[in-house]
Amino acid sequence: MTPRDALLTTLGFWVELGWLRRVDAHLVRFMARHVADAPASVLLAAALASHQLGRGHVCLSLSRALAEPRATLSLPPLEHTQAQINEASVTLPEAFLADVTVESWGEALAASSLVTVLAQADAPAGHLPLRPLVLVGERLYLRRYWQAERAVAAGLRARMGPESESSPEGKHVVSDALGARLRELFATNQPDPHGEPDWQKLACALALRQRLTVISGGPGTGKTTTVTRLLALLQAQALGEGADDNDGASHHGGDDDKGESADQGERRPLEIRLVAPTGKAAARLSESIRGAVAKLGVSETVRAAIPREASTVHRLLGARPDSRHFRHHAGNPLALDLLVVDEVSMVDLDLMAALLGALPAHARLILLGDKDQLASVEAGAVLGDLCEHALPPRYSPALCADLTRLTGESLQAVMANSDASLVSSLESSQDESAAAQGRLGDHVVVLQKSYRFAADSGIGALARASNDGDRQALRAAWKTGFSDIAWLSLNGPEDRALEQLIVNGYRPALEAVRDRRPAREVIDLLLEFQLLCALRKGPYGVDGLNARVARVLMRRGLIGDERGWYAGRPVMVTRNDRALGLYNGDVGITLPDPAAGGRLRVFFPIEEETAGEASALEVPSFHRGVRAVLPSRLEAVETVFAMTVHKSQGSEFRHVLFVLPEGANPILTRELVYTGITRAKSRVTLAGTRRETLEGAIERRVVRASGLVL
Ligand SMILES: Nc1ncnc2c1ncn2[C@@H]1O[C@H](COP(=O)(O)OP(=O)(O)OP(=O)(O)O)[C@@H](O)[C@H]1O
Repeated sequence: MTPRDALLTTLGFWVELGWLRRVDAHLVRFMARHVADAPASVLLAAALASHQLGRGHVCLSLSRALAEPRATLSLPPLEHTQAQINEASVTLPEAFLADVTVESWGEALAASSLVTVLAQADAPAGHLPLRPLVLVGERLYLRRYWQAERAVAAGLRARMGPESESSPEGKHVVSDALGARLRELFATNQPDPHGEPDWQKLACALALRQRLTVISGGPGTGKTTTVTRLLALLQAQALGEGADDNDGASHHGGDDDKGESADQGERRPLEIRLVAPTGKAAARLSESIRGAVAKLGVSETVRAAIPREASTVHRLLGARPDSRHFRHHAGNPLALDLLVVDEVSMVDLDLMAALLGALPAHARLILLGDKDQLASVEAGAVLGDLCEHALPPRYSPALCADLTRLTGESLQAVMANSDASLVSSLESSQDESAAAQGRLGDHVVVLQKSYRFAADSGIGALARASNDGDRQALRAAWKTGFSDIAWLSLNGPEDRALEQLIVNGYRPALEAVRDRRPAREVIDLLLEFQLLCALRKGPYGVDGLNARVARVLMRRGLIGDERGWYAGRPVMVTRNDRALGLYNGDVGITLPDPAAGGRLRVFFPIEEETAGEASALEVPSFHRGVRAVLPSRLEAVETVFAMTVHKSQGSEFRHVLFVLPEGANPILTRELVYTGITRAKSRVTLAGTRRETLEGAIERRVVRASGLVL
């Protein structure tokens, strides 16, 4: 058998074992049929590059694949599969790479008619033949993802010039008067006891100066507060409140319609839109923006000009049923002046490319998120890539000077490049992107102080220790005796104490179901408690636990059935259903509908404004703030007594019970632990058979392969 035939046969085995996706093998067979002489190493590279997409990597790093060939497949720990492997005599990937080096692999790929070779990611490709694979240095892409990465880089780079590019020589981009208003708006912020500058104020100043600003911060660090104040400042400026010579509507519209509104003396508020990747995250953003707007010390006119309602990115772009393409794109751009995107860590590369493509050139873009959270389910880690070198900050001296002028904050002491350290760190760095990020760095700010989790918060301490990968700090957090965190040692998946916690957690919501309380009340009670799992499979995975929880709740008389549709069954939508207006991640609860003779319907929360209109029409209290959907119309849903941490992104719950699997697992990483813990607003219980599992997990990091360099 030729190595090529051996590989094609082996791909089939890998699919059967669940190490490779069917789609990866299909793609390679398709390529093999069309290019009869494609060697095994090229076909293997194609299979692995395709497989990486399913695991979130945008491309295949040839060197990483050679260093750890097994890590490129979805291989469970070998001790679990050794018998299977021996029995089926399955060839492992390293067998196909025995004599291969990065150079020889690259040469074989370059010689193949399946591959376009580029010296660097942004090299012009217009004249190059359309081939399914693209090799950039040692990174191999499926063409579509290379294009998406290139589009994201180009879209971001285009907004990285300061606003000053359109302002006359010598004139500050942001006037002193606007700086004064900025300082006024942040005057209520208490000075930091350790002398740290006010990063919220600095973030706001940064966003006033330029068209792209990335604000990363953990829960409660004031991202929404900061952005709301920014919107107030910009709207006040647009509406001519306190305008001076440098200010006002002349900033409107940027390059395209520069000066038009000023010439006509017209003042119009900026067209601002707020979006988040999921319906749930959009609802949370709406809620926190409303809270922050209420606290603003601004005129009623300005307050009224700040939007309170966020939508999903898909809705903004005009998702179309059965199509990957959106209504808005470069040829039909969005009509807006400023876009705020929250929870950017959940935005994948493809969606970011679509969003940037549809954004008009003059529009300001503010990206908010938590760089330390898990990245998007789909391929890409845009926020992580953008923030990779964000700490410690190293703004250019000119930027520092202007920020100090605007905010009154001194930055010298906190800048990594205030002395020779930048030069030496960049010189010693082999990573070309570190140097390239010098410019990007001017657009990124990290808020580190949490106003939700104060110094005496156990959740804060656990989150910090996890994020730092610090075992000692983790142990110290357990010993401190914080009242908001607990560790539950499990005696197995049937553990009684675990059962009791789950029953106690879901009892209020399920008793409300029994008492026929209004649907919205039940949904709100459901958000009080959530069981989270790291994995899907296995005794501590979502699938097993969901079935067990339902059994236990039925035994305790809290639900009447444990299978099919029953009153009290909480479900999560797992696929966008545009016809029903339901999106992946939306959660609803099954209840007997008094308006349908008590037949079961699934109730989903609806946004406040729509709910307001509905209550004006005197909707019976049971149906206020929700809408009912026939269970039979829901094609892709799953029970969510237990939810994976991945699916919980963008949501928060009062009490989180986070169950860890037994032993090490590549999926159990620092990012996953941090994301799980920070879903809790006031209490988190971690449960597992061994604490070492948690300690091991926080030392494992997710590094997604990508080539996003700006
Ligand atoms: N500088 C500050 N001083 C005191 N309280 C603050 C400050 N900044 C924010 N807060 C308060 O902290 C809470 C969290 O702020 P905010 O919602 O803006 O944070 P966030 O980063 O957007 O949080 P999340 O991650 O939940 O979206 C709010 O109650 C807010 O009023």
